[in-house]
Amino acid sequence: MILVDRVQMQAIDRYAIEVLKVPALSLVERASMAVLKHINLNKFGYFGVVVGVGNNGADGLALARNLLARYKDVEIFIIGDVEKASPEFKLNLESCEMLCEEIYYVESIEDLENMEKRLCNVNLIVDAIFGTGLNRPVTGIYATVISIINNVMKYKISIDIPSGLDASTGQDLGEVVDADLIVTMQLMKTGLYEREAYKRKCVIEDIGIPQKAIDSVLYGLFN
Ligand SMILES: NC(=O)C1=CN([C@@H]2O[C@H](COP(=O)(O)OP(=O)(O)OC[C@H]3O[C@@H](n4cnc5c(N)ncnc54)[C@H](OP(=O)(O)O)[C@@H]3O)[C@@H](O)[C@H]2O)[C@H](O)CC1
Ligand SMILES: [K+]
Repeated sequence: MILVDRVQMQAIDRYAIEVLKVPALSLVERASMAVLKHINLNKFGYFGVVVGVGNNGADGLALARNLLARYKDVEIFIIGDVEKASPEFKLNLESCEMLCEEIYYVESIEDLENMEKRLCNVNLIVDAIFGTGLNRPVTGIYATVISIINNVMKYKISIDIPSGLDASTGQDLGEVVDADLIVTMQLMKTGLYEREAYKRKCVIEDIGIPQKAIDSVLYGLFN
């Protein structure tokens, strides 16, 4: 099994998009469908999707859009400055705004209380706060959001990496989402593999990153 750290995964993502011209939006869409296939839509019908403003969040919004497309009940909680968000995030947010009335920006104590109350009523929580971009300890409102997610005791799916976990070292960078299932994209991350508690909850899904990107970054081929 190929293992990559977060820097290698980001380099592979970048090579696929910038050199091999794979549209980032298609990778995000493939990531969302990779998570959707692991959701029993006969069993789960009411979702809380908690997103950061990076491409992990973009994956989460694309998943929310695909759930809304199937008339599932979805509440979206956005943490972070949307102005900083990627184009893929913004495009998926625009569509979610056309499909969903329950989009909440989590900034204040009241917003956190509202999120906690609402998450008590969903039956599945999607963690799309941080993925391979987590690069420092989780503090402030992000730490509070993660502890709320853990405290409401719902079935939780983490996209790519449980938010709060260092994808390279497996170190907890503060609060970490206690996921029931982790759907990691394309390749197993060292930080997941080295922690048995995470490894056994992990599934790896192909999202269309060309093998040429992997071979180029990991083995210096084609450079
Ligand atoms: N890259 C691709 O084409 C694809 C990526 N996929 C998914 O995207 C994530 C990686 O996305 P990225 O935008 O690089 O980063 P994250 O979404 O993981 O994190 C968002 C930003 O959060 C900031 N950050 C980092 N640590 C902290 C922290 N402790 N507290 C607050 N904010 C933090 C950081 O930005 P800064 O500017 O603040 O440094 C991050 O950029 C990957 O995991 C996949 O889920 C697609 O799946 C495939 C295509
Ligand atoms: K995540």
